[in-house]
Amino acid sequence: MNKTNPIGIFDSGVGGTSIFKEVHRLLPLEHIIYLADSKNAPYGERSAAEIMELSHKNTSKLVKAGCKLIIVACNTATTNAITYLRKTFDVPIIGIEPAIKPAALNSKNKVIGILATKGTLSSELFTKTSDLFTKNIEVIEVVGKGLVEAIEAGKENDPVTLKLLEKLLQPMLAKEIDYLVLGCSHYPYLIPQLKKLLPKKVNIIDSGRGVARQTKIVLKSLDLLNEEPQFKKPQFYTNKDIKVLAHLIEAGKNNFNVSYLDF
Ligand SMILES: N[C@H](CCC(=O)O)C(=O)O
Repeated sequence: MNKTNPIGIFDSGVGGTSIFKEVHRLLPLEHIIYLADSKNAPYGERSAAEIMELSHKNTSKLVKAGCKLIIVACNTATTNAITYLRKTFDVPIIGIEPAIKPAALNSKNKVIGILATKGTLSSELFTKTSDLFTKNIEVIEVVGKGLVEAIEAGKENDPVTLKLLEKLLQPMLAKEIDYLVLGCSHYPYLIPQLKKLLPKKVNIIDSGRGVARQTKIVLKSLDLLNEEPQFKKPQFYTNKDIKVLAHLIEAGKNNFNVSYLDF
């Protein structure tokens, strides 16, 4: 494998672009190929077998494109399929999981909230991690049903989305959480709306920076970190609508390539 080969990132749709941004910020010399499987979103309502099959399809595409490392920028795909992917593909694979550990360690109230998909919250991997770090912590888990669809449709500011968000936060507000963990890579696109609905003392955390840091560590350890000037623009492929994706990454302003691909 060559240092100049690309990093491959996939998500069930546009949400993983929140992870892409952190990786691109930390590793600007790396060429990145991003797959948005928006046609099959949301993954969070699918069975573990379906999530594995879709994750296999995406990883396979990126491996065939010569990617030197794959980032599963989807909590649902990571918690349901990463063990299988690592067994199946001979390429380093980095996943994303809800940042429960820092929230549990820093919570003063000892009450934290986790907003994630049904697929993530019901996975074995999530339950294991959560049990490990939340011994003396009350965890309020809420399935963000409908939020991925809203972001995929570019409706973050729609009154229906805001009402839904308000309803989903109710159980967490009632228990006075002081940390809200965003356990889905789509949700960082709702941070401005969440800030308006939550008291100031509530810290909102996601896993984007951690994934970027981990990517750098792994590439360095394998001597695969690119140090040459990079002239290739990040390439995004979607199998649905390019508009929302292009808007979220400000494609025009950033000079990123966004194309339609049937995958
Ligand atoms: N971005 C995915 C969304 C899952 C879905 O499509 O439901 C995640 O992090 O979980």
